[in-house]
Amino acid sequence: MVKIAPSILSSDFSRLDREVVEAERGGADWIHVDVMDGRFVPNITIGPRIVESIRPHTTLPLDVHLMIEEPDRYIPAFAKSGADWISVHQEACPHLHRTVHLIKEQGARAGVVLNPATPASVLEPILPDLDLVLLMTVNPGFGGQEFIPGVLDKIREVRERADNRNPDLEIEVDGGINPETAAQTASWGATVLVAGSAVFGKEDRREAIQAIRKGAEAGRRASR
Ligand SMILES: O=C(CO)[C@@H](O)[C@H](O)COP(=O)(O)O
Ligand SMILES: [Fe+2]
Repeated sequence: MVKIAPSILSSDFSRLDREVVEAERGGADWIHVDVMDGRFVPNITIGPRIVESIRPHTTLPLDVHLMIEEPDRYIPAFAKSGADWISVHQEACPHLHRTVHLIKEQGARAGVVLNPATPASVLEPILPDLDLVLLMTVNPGFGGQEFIPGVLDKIREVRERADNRNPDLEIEVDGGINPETAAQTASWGATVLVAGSAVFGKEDRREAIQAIRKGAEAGRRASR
């Protein structure tokens, strides 16, 4: 089954605890947390202290997407704050193997994120070490942007590269996911779908999550 990970970036930060509870009650599988430093991306969001505050309000896995320079400096703090999954951008990691193993040593599952313009081939040496690959379907930094369809081929390429070497790899997509793009990305092999505005921008979160799930399931059935 495809997993839905609502991104709290589009939620109401003044009532984060209730937003997370509503997402869980609405049928979310993971909670996606976007960490931005104003350097790797133009926006600034949240730090480990906030992850720690969310942690007691949900039993769902916390999926932390680090859009920051020098992530090694902060990985231990995010792991300690309760992150279950920690993903770093390939573009921000000159020593990617070391960074991935640092995440694992800290007890979290490790993901690598690729910007839309970064090819899947950069994953080749590290693929067997990964728990997750996150493919950005927008340029990172903001919620509510339009899905970039050119990334669809990359989902299939990662799936094919992982088939022999890491068949349990999760392939996550992030940016511009709605019921239609959920169907497209799931049909190409995505297993985790992040959705910010398509969940927290809607009045009824349960209905919003169900609509994305319905799209994803239709996509899975039509799988390419
Ligand atoms: O990492 C990011 C943005 O950089 C995302 O996780 C956004 O939060 C997705 O928002 P929507 O495109 O779904 O509104
Ligand atoms: Fe994200």
